[in-house]
Amino acid sequence: MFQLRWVWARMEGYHGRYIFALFGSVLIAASQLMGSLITAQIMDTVFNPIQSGTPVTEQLVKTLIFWLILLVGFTLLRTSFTYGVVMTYEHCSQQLTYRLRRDLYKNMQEQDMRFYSKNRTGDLMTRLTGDMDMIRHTVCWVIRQLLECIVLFLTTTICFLIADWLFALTLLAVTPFIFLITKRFAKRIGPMYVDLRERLSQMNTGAQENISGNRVVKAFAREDYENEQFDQKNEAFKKANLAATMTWLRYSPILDALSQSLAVSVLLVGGIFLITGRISIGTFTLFNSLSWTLTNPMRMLGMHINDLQRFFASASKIIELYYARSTIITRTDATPVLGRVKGKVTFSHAGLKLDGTQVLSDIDLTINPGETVAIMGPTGSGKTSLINLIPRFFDATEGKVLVDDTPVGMMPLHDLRRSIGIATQDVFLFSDTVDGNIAYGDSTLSEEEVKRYAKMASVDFAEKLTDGFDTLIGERGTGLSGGQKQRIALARALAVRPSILILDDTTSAVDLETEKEIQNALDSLDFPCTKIFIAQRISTTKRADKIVILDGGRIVQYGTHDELKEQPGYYREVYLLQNGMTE
Ligand SMILES: Nc1ncnc2c1ncn2[C@@H]1O[C@H](COP(=O)(O)OP(=O)(O)OP(=O)(O)O)[C@@H](O)[C@H]1O
Repeated sequence: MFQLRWVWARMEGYHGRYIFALFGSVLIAASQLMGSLITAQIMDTVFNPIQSGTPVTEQLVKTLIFWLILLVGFTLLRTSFTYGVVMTYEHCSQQLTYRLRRDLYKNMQEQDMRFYSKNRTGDLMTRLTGDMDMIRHTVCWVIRQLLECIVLFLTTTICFLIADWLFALTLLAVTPFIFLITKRFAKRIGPMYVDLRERLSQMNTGAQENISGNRVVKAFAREDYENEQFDQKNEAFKKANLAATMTWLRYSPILDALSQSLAVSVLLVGGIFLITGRISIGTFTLFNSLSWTLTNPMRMLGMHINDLQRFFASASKIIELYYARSTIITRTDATPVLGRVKGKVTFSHAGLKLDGTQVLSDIDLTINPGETVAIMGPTGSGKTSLINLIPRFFDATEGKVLVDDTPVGMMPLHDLRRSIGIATQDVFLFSDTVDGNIAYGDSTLSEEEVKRYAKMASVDFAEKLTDGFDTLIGERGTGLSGGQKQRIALARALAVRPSILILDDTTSAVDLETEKEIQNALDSLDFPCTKIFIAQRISTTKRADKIVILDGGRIVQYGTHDELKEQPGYYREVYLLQNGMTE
């Protein structure tokens, strides 16, 4: 039930309107009886006397016209009011889901790398779409229907008790059974919807991964395998769905039969009472025409309970995401960065442990403003992890990382990251133009400026694309080569004129000629910049002021190209290998 309280709290500013809608529902449901009450009146005051032989007088006709006008007028009024109430429900629910989506999306933007490595994209998408829609559906439909069911049931009961208490009690005898069955059903179906929700998320995740990785699937001709994998998830979802539906179907006929027994009771008991003169024909008509207002709520109750259980499962997932908190946040005592960062980067006995694995240990390194430092080392030696500590993608678990002698944790996250231009190993380009991708970090850049940074990163190929810099490129830069994508990513990193430029193997897919051009451009940037790059080519690293060799998460060698190529070790081995020499 806490889910309902939570949703209510999120509707701040709309409480009044929602209460009006709820109140409206009560009135609408209660007023459903009016039609039948008027009909009963017509029966008793007009038709019954005529049938008993009373002549049709002007007074009788007037009475009939009066009741008919009242009936039509009331129906029109009720319809208009219902329209207003339904619109209010819609408005409140749409506003609530708009807010929730906005807040959830904002919260997701603030999450750290751990969050994204633990939560699957398909699952997050399910929360933002299916789960969110379940909340909307509950707020604007399920609650309304439940309330109308309850009010309709209660008002009919009261009305029946007033009309004839014995007849009413005979009909109500089945209700305790209906409530007991509904309660049992709710208890059984609840966990089924939690399971169903999980299966849907798994199926969405599978589909999303398959779509993203379609090139790999095709390259390995694993379409059949992927189809089979998806089929398994699809099957699991179908089974979970069927299980829930079958449970509902098992209970539904019992509820239906019990509620239908009411209609029989009305005819049987009502008939006897009418013959024995206990009730009038009007009262009989009232019971007969209103018996559906007792049976309907009983039949619908199960369905609404069903929906409510789905809501609980979805809302729990949304609440979990709503309260997910990143451990990498701006501290309240962080000091804002005034002016431009100079670009000094210091690692002081820095270490990093990820999921129990010691990824980096005892890193001691100082990079002065404007220096160029190359990081090299075997695969998995911790190169990416090391540079990830600078923009706080991860926080060092031991020691410190400082920028301009201030621990990165003491700088506002936005100020820190704004000072850094980064091109990651796994290039990601947005579905936008080349121009839009380059200006991603600074949308105020003029066309000339974009072209200038593009030139620095050798994005000269863009001019030859169909629409030049206005060419749309896909989510993953479809239609571009690996090297072209890397160059756009580099231009994007340069375009923010960073104080610290971090390149993670950014020119690995670029030919040697282009790489040389890029390096020349990087050497003559028109803004002060500390350059830290991970590279495997000696042609790239030899121009660096310092070269850091990592192995097993530790710095094992440190020096200039000329120093390291003479020292036995990893750098010399790579140097000899790449120059076609051996010891
Ligand atoms: N989120 C994580 N959880 C646990 N271990 C991780 C995580 N990320 C990286 N590692 C481990 O940390 C080690 C260093 O990884 P890192 O990506 O920094 O290496 P690298 O030197 O950049 O490798 P490559 O040259 O292949 O890019 C690896 O053994 C990797 O398995």
